[in-house]
Amino acid sequence: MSGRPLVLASASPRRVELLSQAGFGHKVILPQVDEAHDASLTPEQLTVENARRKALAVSRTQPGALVIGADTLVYVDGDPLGKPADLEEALRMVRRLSGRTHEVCTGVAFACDGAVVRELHVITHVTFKPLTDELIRAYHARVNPLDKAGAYGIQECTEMLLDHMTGSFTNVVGLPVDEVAAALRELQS
Ligand SMILES: Cc1cn([C@H]2C[C@H](O)[C@@H](COP(=O)(O)OP(=O)(O)OP(=O)(O)O)O2)c(=O)[nH]c1=O
Repeated sequence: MSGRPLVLASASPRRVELLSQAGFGHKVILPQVDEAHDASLTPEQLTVENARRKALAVSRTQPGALVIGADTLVYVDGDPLGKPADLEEALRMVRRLSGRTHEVCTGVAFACDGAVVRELHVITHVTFKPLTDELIRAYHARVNPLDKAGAYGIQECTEMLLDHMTGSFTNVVGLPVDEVAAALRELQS
């Protein structure tokens, strides 16, 4: 698979930036897919399924390219939290994360010529400080929650929310860079 052009199937500016920073030049094509929301699936199953859909949709239009799709979800009490529909839902989401530990799972799929050639997922444990509604509203006045799973961005105004974190930081932001880089080196060797 060496020498294949790399395509990121994503509208997420964070993913574009992370892949570029890791030194992988790529083209970006937005995936047009219906995402699965089946809460009976495990975090791994649901995020990898959505990553697959994104990678495959773009791969079909990009013969010869290696296409990466990814999906990030926040999990609390077994419930997947995607992107909130509005600020009220955003407030409810972050309220559920206050003063406790939740999981962030990113699934990644690599596709070539309309077939999945590799999948992976990474889970990070994130613990928030106890947060008042006032603080959450102040956070949402500074950080747009509507384009982020779980209604927060760990990369912005981190000190307002974060107590501590175990695992990959870039995984929370949308792409587990170390694991993706290792897979890409293997796939392209
Ligand atoms: C938890 C968390 C998520 N996010 C973002 C990463 C993803 O962009 C988004 C999760 O939604 P996704 O559906 O995974 O991605 P997306 O819709 O932004 O982009 P695409 O499907 O086209 O690839 O939330 C952060 O930026 N910071 C965080 O701390």
